[in-house]
Amino acid sequence: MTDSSVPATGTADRDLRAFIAGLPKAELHVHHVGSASPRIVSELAARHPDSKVPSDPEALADYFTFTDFAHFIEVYLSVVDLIRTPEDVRLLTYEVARDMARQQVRYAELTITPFSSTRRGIDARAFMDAIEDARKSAEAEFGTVLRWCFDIPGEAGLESAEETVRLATDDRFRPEGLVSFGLGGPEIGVPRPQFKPYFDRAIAAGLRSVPHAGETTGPETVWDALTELRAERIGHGTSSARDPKLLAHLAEHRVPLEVCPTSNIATRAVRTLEEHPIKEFTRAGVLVTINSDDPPMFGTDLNNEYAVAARLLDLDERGVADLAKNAVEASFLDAAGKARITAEIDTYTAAWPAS
Ligand SMILES: Nc1ncnc2c1ncn2[C@@H]1O[C@H](CCC(=O)c2cccc(C(=O)O)c2)[C@@H](O)[C@H]1O
Ligand SMILES: [Zn+2]
Repeated sequence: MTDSSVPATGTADRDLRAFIAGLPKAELHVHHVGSASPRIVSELAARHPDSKVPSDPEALADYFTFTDFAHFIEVYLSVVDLIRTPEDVRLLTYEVARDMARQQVRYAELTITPFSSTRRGIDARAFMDAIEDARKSAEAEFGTVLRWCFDIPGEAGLESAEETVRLATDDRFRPEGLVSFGLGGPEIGVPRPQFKPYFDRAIAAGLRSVPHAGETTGPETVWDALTELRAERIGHGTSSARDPKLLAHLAEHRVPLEVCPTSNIATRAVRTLEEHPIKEFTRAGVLVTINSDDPPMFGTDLNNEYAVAARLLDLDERGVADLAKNAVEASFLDAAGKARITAEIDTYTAAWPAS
């Protein structure tokens, strides 16, 4: 785990972190298994001593330190291997929602990779029942509204694409909370165009297209996501900063980027926070949203990601509130839901004592 949380820079930082802690937020790019808390992962690891995943929280923190993106995926899959029953799925999902509620997340689109669980023997129908049960409990008990993004683990190939789009569009499986369709995993050696037929089927079924792109490959991958997969938002899009025409296109067509600053450092996609292109995005007028991606694995949480963004963009409370409103605007929540959370953000910000 790289502790890349931003060092406190004095009272201003502490005040801003206090503001962020209470600020109502929406999160659009955060992974189901990647959000499993160290407590949950340790508990699951203790049940499966054959696993490489340590059950001791200290050792787990070291285990979550990655030499490169491929290593991150290897560690990620070792945690996926721990999730073996629908009850594991339900518990993990409920706990993720509880962690979000503690950070005042009112709405989140959680990326789930059903293929990875069904191929490991979890019954698809039981899997869907587990996530839907957790979603309804979380909304009732925490007030946090969860929606699902199902993503294809691209490196697993077209077999995984077929299974993912089948589960996402077949009414016997499609969960009520499903709103979007994505593409995750390594980008190198996994060109986006091959997945066009599967995204076409998902879009035809009313799902929104939100593939990862430009995280570990160049701007051409982001162009492919836009033109071939009809992306409405881009996961990361980090390399877009290398192509002024792409930046201009994203800004002109208000295609939001799901920016995950600490993730990009932890997976070595970006060398240092100071070099992160988030400033270029805002300067080009691109709609930037702030997300945590796989928070416990990256030694961060959504509140810390807002603090990182505030430091990199030199934002005050109002600027941070604008970032939170960007995520609400870019979300697939209905208009009434967007108005409700936006109003909450404005009320909270207006009531915050001027520093
Ligand atoms: N920042 C990220 N950027 C990209 N993806 C991310 C990120 N964070 C989390 N993920 C997730 O990592 C998984 C990757 C799974 C994968 O590659 C794979 C390959 C071969 C076989 C199998 C299998 O299941 O058999 C899975 C995906 O589920 C994706 O949602
Ligand atoms: Zn991601």
